[in-house]
Amino acid sequence: MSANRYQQHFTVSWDQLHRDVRALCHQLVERDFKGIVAITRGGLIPAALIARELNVRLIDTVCIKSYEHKEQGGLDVMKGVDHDGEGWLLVDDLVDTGKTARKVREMLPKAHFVTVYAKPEGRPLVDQCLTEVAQDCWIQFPWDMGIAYVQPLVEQVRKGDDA
Ligand SMILES: O=P(O)(O)OC[C@H]1O[C@H](OP(=O)(O)OP(=O)(O)O)[C@H](O)[C@@H]1O
Ligand SMILES: O=c1[nH]c(=O)c2nc[nH]c2[nH]1
Ligand SMILES: [Mg+2]
Repeated sequence: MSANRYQQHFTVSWDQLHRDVRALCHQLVERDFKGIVAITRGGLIPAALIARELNVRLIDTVCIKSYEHKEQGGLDVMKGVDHDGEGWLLVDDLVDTGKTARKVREMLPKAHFVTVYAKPEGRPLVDQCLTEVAQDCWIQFPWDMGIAYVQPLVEQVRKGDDA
């Protein structure tokens, strides 16, 4: 699917991500999990933060790729797990079209599946999420960004006047 279906951006800072994951953990703290399965790569950092909050030490991965930046391609599953997910917490950063989630759900049908962010098409595939955003919104994660110089406003405006 093409990148131009995204009309808006939702930028998430490290602080925001940490606060959001902790808020998600408040909804999970009463449950007991055997371990966590992180869906790489996006699920790795949320999974590490959740593991710390819930005091979980056993962490496995499902390694799967769907996107090349904003372009969605075919699903490439590089590693699965040898159980059906019963008693396990399954974690990804987000669910968008739900293509990745659908595949991983087939692999671990009994896991409790959470994402930090969700878009409407994918939302029914996860058991819990923290924040829902519009389908046409691209979520910019902190690991995909860097700090860059920004021109003073007056210079940006003068340049606009010259044009
Ligand atoms: O609901 P979908 O439309 O399937 O999209 C969601 C998936 O896309 C991203 O992974 P990506 O394939 O970009 O790999 P990454 O986690 O390694 O960045 C994201 O981390 C989810 O796993
Ligand atoms: O960084 C990302 N932001 C998104 O909104 C998204 N949707 C699918 N894959 C994604 N990756
Ligand atoms: Mg991913």
